[in-house]
Amino acid sequence: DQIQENLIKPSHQIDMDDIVREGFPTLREVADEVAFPLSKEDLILGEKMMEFLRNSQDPVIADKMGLRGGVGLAGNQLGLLKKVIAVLIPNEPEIDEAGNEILPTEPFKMQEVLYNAKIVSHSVQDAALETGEGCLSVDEEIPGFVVRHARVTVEYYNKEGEKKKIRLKNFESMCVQHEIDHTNGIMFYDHIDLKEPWAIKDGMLVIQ
Ligand SMILES: OCN(O)CCCc1ccccc1
Ligand code: NI
Repeated sequence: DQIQENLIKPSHQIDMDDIVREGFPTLREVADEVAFPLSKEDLILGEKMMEFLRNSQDPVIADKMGLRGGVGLAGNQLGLLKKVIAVLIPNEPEIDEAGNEILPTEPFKMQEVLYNAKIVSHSVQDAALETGEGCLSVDEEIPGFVVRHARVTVEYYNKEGEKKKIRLKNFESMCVQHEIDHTNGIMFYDHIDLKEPWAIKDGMLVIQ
């Protein structure tokens, strides 16, 4: 795939020009599972996606490269129909009584490239982020609760080819569902009730 060839060149760093926007076909297509053992190309792709997320969360680099901050990225957003997602969720620094920032021991709550991720079970209860969601592939704001499963069990393969099963809740749950959706051609606003975008129904949890 020529797109992937360009993305994984040693000198290439993924930036906003590599991220397709609404209307690009792959955003509405189901991606294919990747084969194991992973090809070098698929391994490097995952690393480049994670590098993008790190760069996007670094104020100096993000400013220099013109990156929007992101906590996740999916292959479909790079024009690739491969079930590869990267997730990088920072831990919030604590603030002490004097108002000083205490950097967390672990910088990240989640830092993982997930191959062939799928939801294998989920809570009956729904949840949504209080502030709604955005997307690097959507240049306009679309307000409203993005109604998702509150808690999910996700099976995936890591870059070593090990099968993993994780249970997620809160922000991590929303983020991973956002990314897995991308690999199935689903956009965050598909989950907004556009008639009552801020309605809280059936015991839905609102996540701060
Ligand atoms: O698909 C990645 N994405 O476009 C970047 C932002 C992902 C995101 C995840 C959870 C809540 C809001 C936004
Ligand atoms: Ni997105």
